[in-house]
Amino acid sequence: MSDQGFTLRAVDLHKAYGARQVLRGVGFSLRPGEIMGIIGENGAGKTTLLRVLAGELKPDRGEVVHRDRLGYCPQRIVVNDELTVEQHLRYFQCAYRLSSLDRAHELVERLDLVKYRRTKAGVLSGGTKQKLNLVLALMHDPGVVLMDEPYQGFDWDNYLAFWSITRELRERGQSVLVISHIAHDVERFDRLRRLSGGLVVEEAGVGA
Ligand SMILES: Nc1ncnc2c1ncn2[C@@H]1O[C@H](COP(=O)(O)OP(=O)(O)OP(=O)(O)O)[C@@H](O)[C@H]1O
Repeated sequence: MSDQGFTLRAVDLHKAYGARQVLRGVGFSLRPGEIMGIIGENGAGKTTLLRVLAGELKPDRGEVVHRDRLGYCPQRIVVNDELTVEQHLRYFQCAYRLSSLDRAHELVERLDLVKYRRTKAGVLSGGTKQKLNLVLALMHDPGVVLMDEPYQGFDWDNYLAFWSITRELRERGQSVLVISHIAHDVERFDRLRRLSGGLVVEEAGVGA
């Protein structure tokens, strides 16, 4: 693949926790305008991989290459219980140095969060907090979005809204990586891979 052909590339990633070797040479590339899924059993190392890709965790060996801004939706919800939804948007507006909250407000509307704008995150349901988590990962229009079990706790309408937003990202040429213990709808992914034995491998019968 040429240097222009990817938005994010993982090169020979290794990561161990003490004697527990979790990543053993992960390598793959994410193409522009692609929705890629990586699935794996509980404990396979999916969250570890995503944290390494996001720069939250340093690999023992190997590197992550990307040129565009990353959006990162971690499994562990990072919202502050004392802040309202709107206060979160303003806080992240500063962090991302955004001139406007137009995109954030559009996402809030799409994910049916308008009625919670003045509600503190601490009293939101798990699924609603997860939606806020998603808005915070997408509101700066990142070129590459990394998501760890992003639709966990979503009801059906929000699950569909999630995929509608994700497809739009793809149409704009943005890349999306979703990791999950299970792929509910394999046809929604352009490529599906499996994290197994510390490596990202082809998923039998799926993807190019
Ligand atoms: N901070 C840590 N310190 C020590 N071991 C860890 C740490 N984080 C994860 N592990 C171990 O590394 C392995 C991979 O964990 P990880 O959370 O990456 O897997 P996962 O595929 O995301 O699992 P799940 O589907 O259950 O969320 C597990 O054996 C886990 O116990």
